[in-house]
Amino acid sequence: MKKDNIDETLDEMGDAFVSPNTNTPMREDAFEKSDAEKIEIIQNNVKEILDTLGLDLTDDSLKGTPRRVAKMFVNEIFSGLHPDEKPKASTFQNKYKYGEMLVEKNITLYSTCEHHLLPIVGRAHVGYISNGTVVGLSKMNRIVDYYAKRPQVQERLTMQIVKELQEVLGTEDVACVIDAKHLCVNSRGIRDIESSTVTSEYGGKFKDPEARRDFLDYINLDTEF
Ligand SMILES: Nc1nc2c(ncn2[C@@H]2O[C@H](COP(=O)(O)OP(=O)(O)OP(=O)(O)O)[C@@H](O)[C@H]2O)c(=O)[nH]1
Ligand SMILES: [Zn+2]
Repeated sequence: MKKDNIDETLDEMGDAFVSPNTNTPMREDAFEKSDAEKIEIIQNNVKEILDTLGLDLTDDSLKGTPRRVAKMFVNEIFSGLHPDEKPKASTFQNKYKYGEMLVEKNITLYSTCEHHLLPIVGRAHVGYISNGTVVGLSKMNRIVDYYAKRPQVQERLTMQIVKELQEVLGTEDVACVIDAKHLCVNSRGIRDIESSTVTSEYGGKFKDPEARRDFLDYINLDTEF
């Protein structure tokens, strides 16, 4: 691309280029309906899909499926869309002055690909360097789980986890690597069972190659899952 064209593109991108929008795209009215109302509506939507496919919904095994799926969407796999579900991350003063990297690795990750609504299964690894505040260990797992319980692309998920921890900890020095299998790649389409996707987001001191190397050594990327 010629320089003039690059400048033009950057102009068009404006703030979006400087500060990427990591928010899950949602409408203003996303929470006007209660969860119970959403379950009622989705139940009918799922029923229509199964009806269209020609399934007999009076069959004993199928008749509960529309409601089961609706409850699973709202209360389980997409529950992280609701801001009320965001974990309360208890933080503590780092009185013992631990100034090295802390890594929470091999965090089990179940999410859902927003392009096909099929599972994403893998591991997240999160690290930070405290500047005076520390966070309860389990809260890192909970933050991963909260953002995973949405329709997602792995890139955005990785960035949302880092952004949230940066806010909780009051430091830019946060990193996250995710290694995950997308069933939309493994079980359909190209049907490549072996491939997995690795994404990373490095903030603050983790942009320094040495800190990044330390982090990757800690998580030892070859870990099986
Ligand atoms: N960048 C990115 N792509 C994803 C993610 N999850 C799924 N995809 C891809 O999203 C793309 C959607 O492409 P489309 O061509 O619209 O869908 P499709 O016809 O079902 O494509 P195939 O999967 O190749 O059969 C696919 O290439 C998926 O592999 C993700 O987390 N990040
Ligand atoms: Zn997909």
